[in-house]
Amino acid sequence: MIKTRRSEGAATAVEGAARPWDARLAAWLVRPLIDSRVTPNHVTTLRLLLGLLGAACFAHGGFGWCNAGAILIVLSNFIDHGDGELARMSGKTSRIGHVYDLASDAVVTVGLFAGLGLGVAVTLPDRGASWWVAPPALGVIAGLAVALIFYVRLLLENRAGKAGSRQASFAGFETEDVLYLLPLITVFDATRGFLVAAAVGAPLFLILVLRDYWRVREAAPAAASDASTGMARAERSMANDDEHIALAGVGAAAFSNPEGGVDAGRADTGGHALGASMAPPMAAAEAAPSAVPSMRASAEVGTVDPDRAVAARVADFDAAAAKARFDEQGAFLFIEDFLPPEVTRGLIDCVRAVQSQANRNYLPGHKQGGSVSRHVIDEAAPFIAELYRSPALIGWLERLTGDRLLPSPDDDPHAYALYFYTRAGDHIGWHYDTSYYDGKRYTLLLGVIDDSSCLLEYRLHTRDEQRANVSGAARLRPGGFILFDGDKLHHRVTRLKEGEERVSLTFEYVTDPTLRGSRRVLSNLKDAVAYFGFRQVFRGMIGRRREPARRPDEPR
Ligand SMILES: O=C(O)CCC(=O)C(=O)O
Ligand SMILES: [Fe+2]
Repeated sequence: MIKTRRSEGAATAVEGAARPWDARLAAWLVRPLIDSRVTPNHVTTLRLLLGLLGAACFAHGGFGWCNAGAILIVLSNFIDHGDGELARMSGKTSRIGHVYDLASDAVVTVGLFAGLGLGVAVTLPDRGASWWVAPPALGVIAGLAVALIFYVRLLLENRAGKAGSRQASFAGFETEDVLYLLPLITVFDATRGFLVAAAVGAPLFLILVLRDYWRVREAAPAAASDASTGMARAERSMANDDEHIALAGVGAAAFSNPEGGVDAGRADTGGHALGASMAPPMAAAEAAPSAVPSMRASAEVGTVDPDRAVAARVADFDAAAAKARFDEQGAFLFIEDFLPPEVTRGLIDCVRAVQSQANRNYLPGHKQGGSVSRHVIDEAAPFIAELYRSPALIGWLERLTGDRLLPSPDDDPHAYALYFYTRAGDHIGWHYDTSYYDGKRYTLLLGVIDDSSCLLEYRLHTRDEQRANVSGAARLRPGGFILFDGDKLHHRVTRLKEGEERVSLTFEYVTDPTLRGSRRVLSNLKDAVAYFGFRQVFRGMIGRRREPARRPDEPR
């Protein structure tokens, strides 16, 4: 149960009288297992199986089955305390275990109520067609509401600490303990009344919990205390950037590979990633004015026209050479220093404006980090949207790719997004930026903040049988530019180390914005689970009329 696993991190705070009675009893029972081969995940699995068995008994319906189900559910709930207690005492805590525990809670809870509904339906004396639907529907409503209550309380705790999610507790009894009364309900054959009461009561209780959550959100934005350090880092990051520009100015080579080349030698072929980066030949001219770390970013941003700034910048590059390199590298190009410094400073301001709204997620074995979707950006950082639609930028990308590019549709949360690497271990594993659209999907990554040792590692030509794979790595510094065909570039970002920070901006452009039914569902699910959370993704879907993709220079 969530309440117990929560105590893993704050065991001492909850020790003693405030600890629920069943948690203390479970702790006493699992103590002999501390040095055994039994892990907390084994205990969670037992809880899950017993819970599902209990739910199945309820679904079968009938007096005897329901009583058996009640006993199994009580047992399952009690054992659910065991995993957390065992993890706490044996030090075998893990994030996967925590996620598994939460998922089991949700599955058993929804399963229990759905089973209860089904059982009521099959045993009703007069079974008209609607009765087959109504009780199971009540069950699902109650189950989902209870699962959501658990989840919101967890969010509350993440934001406000344990005190924030303090729940009704009397002499060590907590709200969840209602489920221990289940055998009483089945013994008195009161499952129907209980089902109706739960379907009405649980959603009402959910509203109360949500109200608490909104209150806490208003009072203490999650990253408020991080914001100031983030700001300091951002300034430092810009200082590094300026230093870097100044250095590049001295070299002033047409193509240089000072960072991207570091690891490029780790090619699958043993070869080199053929000058994966590009620097403009005129870096020296730009170096002097930009080499002053700016503390005036906010005042400045209002006056920066990203389109004009980019238009001026791209004129510095040899477009034909850049296009040739993009093609030679199988639709991939890294330009170490691309954005005009005033645009980068504008982006850093945007990061500050939205960082408290970053949705953090953790996909075991694949990804850990924070993200902010285009919907939040539209509200709080429109400068990014302006840059995304800059005709000069799109024109430059079209020149490189040779394709006519369109912005992603308005309801695509990934059209432009920020990725936050702010805690040790933040990373993303090997993947493609798969296109769910009918046409191609190009990803443009722009560096915003980089006080990190993270590398964007990539493999070229993995989907081209005619060519040997080539591996490389790029350090995406503030103002850096990486453009690639999402379906072609295999890439990952290495783990952030303690005390580091990295924020990147992604722009997605498509050649055909048609997104068919099931792929839309898949794309939204992926964005919700792996990036922005359901709230950001579905807020965008609900709040927005779907408009056809339009080029910025086209009339509305
Ligand atoms: O942060 C980056 O540089 C790239 C992240 C990435 O590849 C992704 O999230 O798909
Ligand atoms: Fe990616």
